[in-house]
Amino acid sequence: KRPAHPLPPGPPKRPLIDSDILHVSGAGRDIVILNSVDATRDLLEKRSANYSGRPAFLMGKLMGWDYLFSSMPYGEAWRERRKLFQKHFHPTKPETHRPIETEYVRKLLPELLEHPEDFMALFRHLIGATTLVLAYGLDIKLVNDPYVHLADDSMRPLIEAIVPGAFFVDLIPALQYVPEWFPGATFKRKAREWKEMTMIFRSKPYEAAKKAILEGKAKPSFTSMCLDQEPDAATKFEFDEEVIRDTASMFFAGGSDTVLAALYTFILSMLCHPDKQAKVQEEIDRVVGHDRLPDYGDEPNLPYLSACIRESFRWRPTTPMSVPHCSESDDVYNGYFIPAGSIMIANLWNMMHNENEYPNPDTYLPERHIDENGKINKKVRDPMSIAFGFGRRICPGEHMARSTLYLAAASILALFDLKKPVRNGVVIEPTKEYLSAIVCHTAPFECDFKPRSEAAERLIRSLAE
Ligand code: HEM
Repeated sequence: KRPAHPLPPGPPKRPLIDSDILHVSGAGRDIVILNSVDATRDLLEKRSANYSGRPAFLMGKLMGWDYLFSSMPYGEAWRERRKLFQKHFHPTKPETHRPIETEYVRKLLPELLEHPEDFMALFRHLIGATTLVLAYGLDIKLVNDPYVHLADDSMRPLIEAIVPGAFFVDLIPALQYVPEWFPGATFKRKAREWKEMTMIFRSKPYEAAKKAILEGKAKPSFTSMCLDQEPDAATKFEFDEEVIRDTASMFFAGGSDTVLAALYTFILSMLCHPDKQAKVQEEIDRVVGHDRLPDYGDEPNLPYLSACIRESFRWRPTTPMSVPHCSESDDVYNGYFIPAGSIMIANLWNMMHNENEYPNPDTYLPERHIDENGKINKKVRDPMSIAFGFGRRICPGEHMARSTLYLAAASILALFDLKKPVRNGVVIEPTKEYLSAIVCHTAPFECDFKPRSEAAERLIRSLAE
């Protein structure tokens, strides 16, 4: 039956996408691209009852990742896990994550002094450790921790598989039934091997946490909060134990690569814009002084640093296409027909590079977020207000992401100068690949971390004692 309304238009044959809403077809699926904040809010927020699903991700399912609530369809199983996650990890309870962030950022600084060339691996461990400690209360090392390696190794294939078109099974669903021995079905063998790793990641840290809790050796964590109830609570947890275990693994799965990508991007922004870096340092010196490290209380007095963090989210968004939603039933928006089952993509890249809101969008310009009184300019949209998604599926880890980034950025810039390395008189520029990468924030780049002064070096060394 032909619908009464047309589909939204297809993409114009011009590089600049200026339509609010576009439609493309891919492998028999309707894909709707939302290019403006208004259209995205109209659909994903105001009509969230219809737009809170997730498209099927078959390769992820074959790899065993469908247990994560981030990929679940809108329904009871998703609701139960999300409720549990938010019950013990809520923006109004910063005390659940801030002490852990502080501990690990302070462990990071002396390591950065001793091994500046390993900064990418150190940052990976910093974020991995904070999310794992928060979830399980385990004793996680900042360097070479087996749990961080396990989590990383399990997630890497997922990140490979999530790239659209990486595996044909997501384009031709019938392929999921092909046997492993069938010519061209190597994806099935790969999926089986990866699934084994996924299952270890799902249960091993949880089992270790449970053991530590029973022995009374665990630090407070999401898992201990869920399990620590009445002494004889074994049979009367508010939530099923499987739900607790699976929800705990969302901390690393949702929070590690995203925060890491945002931190790398921030460092890169400072590296490429030494004048902005110097301005942040001048602000930190003025507000914090030289005798102590910045803490959370300083954040409201460091507007230029906040502006730089906002601007790095805008300049190179961490999730430029957000995470796709899926529509449940047929709908009409502004005269256009949106069929049930459409994949809804919020094009954050386009929203954050909208010339009307952010003139000269390709330029890294933190000043656009500052008003004439030197405060954060409330008239300019905070890119972080859209960076974490929309509606009922909005990122539930935003508060932690913001506070980890702030503390890491402030502490690093208080003590270190970030410089492009010079070798044989040649300045090593960040690779073009990195600077233009939209999706992959993990391409390596080099950065020298030099203590800013002797006093800074002394302060860093005192943290190691
Ligand atoms: C810079 C860091 C981060 C960015 C940019 C980010 C971004 C996002 C985005 C765009 C979504 C999809 C929202 C939507 O569907 O509209 C999302 C979902 C999610 N994020 Fe984050 N995130 C970050 C950090 C974190 C952290 C630290 C955690 C956990 C501690 C986390 C946990 C999750 C979870 C569990 C979901 C799935 C929500 C659902 O499907 O109901 N994220 N995130």
